[in-house]
Amino acid sequence: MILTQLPTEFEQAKPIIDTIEAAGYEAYFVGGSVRDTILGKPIHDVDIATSAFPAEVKGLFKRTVDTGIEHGTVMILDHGKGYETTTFRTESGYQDFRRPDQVTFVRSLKEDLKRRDFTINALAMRANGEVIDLFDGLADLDAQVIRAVGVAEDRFHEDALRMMRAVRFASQLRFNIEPATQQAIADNALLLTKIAVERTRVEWEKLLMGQRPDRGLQALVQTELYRYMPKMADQLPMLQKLIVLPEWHLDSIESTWTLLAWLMALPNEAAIRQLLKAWKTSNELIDHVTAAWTVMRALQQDATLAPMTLFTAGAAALKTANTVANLLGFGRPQSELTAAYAALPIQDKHALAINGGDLLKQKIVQPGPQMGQVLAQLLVAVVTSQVPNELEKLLDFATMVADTENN
Ligand SMILES: Nc1ccn([C@@H]2O[C@H](COP(=O)(O)OP(=O)(O)OP(=O)(O)O)[C@@H](O)[C@H]2O)c(=O)n1
Ligand SMILES: [Mg+2]
Repeated sequence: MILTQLPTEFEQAKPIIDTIEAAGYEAYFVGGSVRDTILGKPIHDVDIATSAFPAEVKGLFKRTVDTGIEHGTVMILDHGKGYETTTFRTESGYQDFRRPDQVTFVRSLKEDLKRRDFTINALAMRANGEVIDLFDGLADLDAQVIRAVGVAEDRFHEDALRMMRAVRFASQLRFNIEPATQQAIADNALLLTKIAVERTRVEWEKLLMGQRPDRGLQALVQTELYRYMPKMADQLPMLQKLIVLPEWHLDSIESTWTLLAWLMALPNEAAIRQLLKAWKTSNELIDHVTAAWTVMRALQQDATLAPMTLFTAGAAALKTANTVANLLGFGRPQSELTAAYAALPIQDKHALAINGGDLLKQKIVQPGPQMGQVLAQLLVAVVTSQVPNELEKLLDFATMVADTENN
């Protein structure tokens, strides 16, 4: 197969391959960019594999960065872009199921491709668009099948993350996992516990944001791989709810985790925090998801959202909550929430027309713990439109509040 009309990403990278070939080495485009181009999907990064050893690659280009030199990866910098270029290699050892004990550089493309995860990812392409297909990846792309290269179990022992990648690709590409490959996942699922949570999380998020999450989730359930993901061992009911959810698609990590937290029927915000901590997500994500979850509870219970609910959540978490609620059948038109939020007297606590300094100056409140309490009450009073957001009115209100508290 020769691909004509390559995406511009390849056209731009061509001179790199040409330079390496002119020096007498082989160089190919490999990995996801080749797969996705054949599928007619947009590509993000272009990876190059070469018979040149790292030192040889570095000798050919002015600007390179050693991004993963011990695995043979050098980044070549060219017209403002970086190209990961990796020497053909074989690996051996894998005592920890995630990294080879030893990487050996080789000069043969075939040796390199045969240690890759799936046939659809083991395609190589010359700069002229000619596809090299040594493991029947083209047939599997055509049949929409995810099949391990060679013996599936061996591939998963080399890197147990590949089991997650299989279910992720099932969702992203709407492919089926070939039976022997799927069986090997079922047989080796426990090995997922050897993999860093962060790596598993990336695949899990990609699965959930894929075209057909139900496909990936089905495979996850059938192989029982989910049992070895953080806090998921007893989540079969949640997974089943997701599988039968009619045609859904989420495109943000925030809404994905909010949906999960919701379907897990967690009792409170603390439980959500625990879940997300176990998955090692960022604190920002934790705050966003807990806020969105709280809004979802309100959406489920109340006809209109209280001003403080809107205010506390903020625009972003409101949108997340409503997106997920809509998926589950109890959301509102997004415009309704946006309008309600925009109608709040203030959207940010810094917009409050009074601060601690004002209260001290007027001797309404002494320095100390009472300050925070009074300011909190002022904020609620403004957000709920009890008091206009004007200094004079707020000072009067603060005096009243402080008096009641002191008596
Ligand atoms: N655990 C892994 C990870 C990667 N690869 C190989 O390295 C290539 C590039 O890896 P990566 O960029 O992580 O995945 P892609 O397949 O390119 O998918 P994506 O589109 O998500 O980048 C893969 O195609 C595959 O050939 C592998 O064999 N085993
Ligand atoms: Mg890639």
